[in-house]
Amino acid sequence: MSERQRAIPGPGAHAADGSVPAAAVVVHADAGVLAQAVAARLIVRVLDAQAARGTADVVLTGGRVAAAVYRAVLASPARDAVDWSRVNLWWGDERFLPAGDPERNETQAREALLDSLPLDSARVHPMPPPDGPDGADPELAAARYAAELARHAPDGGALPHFDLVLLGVGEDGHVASVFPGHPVSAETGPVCAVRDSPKPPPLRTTLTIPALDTADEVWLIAAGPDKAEAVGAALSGPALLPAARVHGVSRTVWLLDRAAAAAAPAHLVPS
Ligand SMILES: O=C1O[C@H](COP(=O)(O)O)[C@@H](O)[C@H](O)[C@H]1O
Repeated sequence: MSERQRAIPGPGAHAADGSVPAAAVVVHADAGVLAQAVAARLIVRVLDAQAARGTADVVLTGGRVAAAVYRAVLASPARDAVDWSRVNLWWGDERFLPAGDPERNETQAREALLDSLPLDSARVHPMPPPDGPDGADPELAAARYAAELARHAPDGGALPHFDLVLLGVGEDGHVASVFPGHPVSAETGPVCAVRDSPKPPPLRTTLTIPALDTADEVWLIAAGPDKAEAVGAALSGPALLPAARVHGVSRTVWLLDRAAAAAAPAHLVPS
């Protein structure tokens, strides 16, 4: 498994002391290798978080590359090293569709991985669907999720301690359901409804950039030539795209295949 890595200054600042956290860029040969490498990292990250805190809180993402990562976790023998009953799972965003809809990020994650793991169902926290307790009102669903997050937050805070946020990157540079130029990109959250999403379906719920930024580590994962322009723009700065604005407190890592890295600044992508 070959890997190329470069550390760069983060394209935006968010640390309390005003410092700019370093981001790393890791480029793998193709989407298959990328998925396996991210799966391996994910297992190790969960093990490390459990060793440090007893539990691990992971924020899942949706989309094609995420599904490939989830399948790779399932296929990895190392997955049995994890005590999955002590993993708390959250979602960074959700397509506001009925429970079980194949387009829901929750459904995709469950089918690719979660249904095959010995998870504690009380620790799995999907975003509410429109056929849930609040009906077809995404603002109420977002408020319910915010309350659920706050219930698991330390010290009366708004959010749990997120060890890791996984993010896909859209062709337009969106992350979770934070779309460039959409009012959601200015929300301070922690959770909000998205109406008129430029990508179907039009109704969604999402964690905001400030909420995602509370995570210890943020990994942005992208594969394929369709992502090259957005990845290149996000890594070139200024930090206008949502993908460029999100940072982990300790670590931000861009995990790419070579096609997605094609327009990244050359000094970040060694040959
Ligand atoms: O709609 C969404 O799309 C993005 C990116 O998905 P991909 O298929 O282009 O990898 C995903 O990160 C987000 O969670 C999802 O709601």
